[in-house]
Amino acid sequence: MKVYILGAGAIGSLFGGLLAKAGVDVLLIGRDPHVKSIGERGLVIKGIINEEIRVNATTSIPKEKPDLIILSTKAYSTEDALNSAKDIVRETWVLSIQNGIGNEDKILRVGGKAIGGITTNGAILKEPGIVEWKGKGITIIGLYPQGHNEFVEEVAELFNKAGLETHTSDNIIGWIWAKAIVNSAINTIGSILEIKNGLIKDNQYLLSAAMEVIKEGCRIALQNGIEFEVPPMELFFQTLEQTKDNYNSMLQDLWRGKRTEIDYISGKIVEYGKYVNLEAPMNSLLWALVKAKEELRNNVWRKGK
Ligand SMILES: NC(=O)C1=CN([C@@H]2O[C@H](COP(=O)(O)OP(=O)(O)OC[C@H]3O[C@@H](n4cnc5c(N)ncnc54)[C@H](OP(=O)(O)O)[C@@H]3O)[C@@H](O)[C@H]2O)C=CC1
Ligand SMILES: CC(C)(CO)C(=O)C(=O)O
Repeated sequence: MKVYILGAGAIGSLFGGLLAKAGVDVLLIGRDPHVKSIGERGLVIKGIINEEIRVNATTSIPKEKPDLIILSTKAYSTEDALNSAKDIVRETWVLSIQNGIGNEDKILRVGGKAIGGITTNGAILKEPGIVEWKGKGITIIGLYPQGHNEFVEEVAELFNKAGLETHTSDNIIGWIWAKAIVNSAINTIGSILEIKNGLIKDNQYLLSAAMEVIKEGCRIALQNGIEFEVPPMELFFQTLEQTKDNYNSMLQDLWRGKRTEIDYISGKIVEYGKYVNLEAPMNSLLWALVKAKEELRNNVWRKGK
């Protein structure tokens, strides 16, 4: 199978590198200096494994279509990335392993065949050409919004062979929403207070606030016809336990002065609330506070540090 990784940053390079190591024909599409370094020295994956992997990498979109495109940009770059690659996306299988709600709908809008996904693997780009695999998690993929087919099974089998534990689901939209609802509580509260995930569980005020955020997200999802495989509240407690020593990814983006994915997490929950005439006061407030923190990062907030 020929696979392109569109948005080869931390998680995309991890997936692409492991697939290449397993003998899959992979092309990483990303940015310099990461791509340049991979061309010169190969891709280094550190942490869970320590390997130097030879894999093709480029900064431009090839003309030839692959069998599968794995979309791994941040959610705010999805539209641009898909538009820049629309000639190869059209009628091609595209699997999103991104966070947030709406990525797969954008794939469908440009004519791609969408596979949805969530992953609990953790990766960071240490420096150009070097990715650290920090946490071995699982990946769930499925035909978007629902259903299954042989190709999805084939992709899951390939991922498993590459060392990425992967399961398929007939209800991937339920998983995508459940993860977004969990992120809408942990990432926002953790970012505003600049705390590790575990503290949300250990502090009674934060815990009850976070649980109300989860309940609000669930009400909106259910009214929009989303069904869950695992209740988001259960996933929330599991995630807090498994990631208690982590600073969440939104907070890390803020610390690095980068844009966050808040519009595609809390912002989408608020938007979907409007479709079914449900207010989302908690998600609206958390969205506004994170947006404020994003805006302040380059002046008051950073200067005060
Ligand atoms: N890292 C992790 O452990 C996990 C991440 N995720 C999700 O996966 C997604 C990606 O996260 P992560 O890997 O951390 O993010 P990164 O920012 O490390 O990687 C995304 C990369 O895509 C590049 N990119 C954006 N647009 C294009 C384009 N048009 N062509 C080529 N490259 C492009 C970005 O470059 P530039 O910055 O210049 O735009 C960046 O290098 C997010 O939705 C995240 O929430 C999910 C689970 C775990
Ligand atoms: C699971 C969790 C909350 C881990 O920190 C995460 O998805 C994130 O940080 O974005």
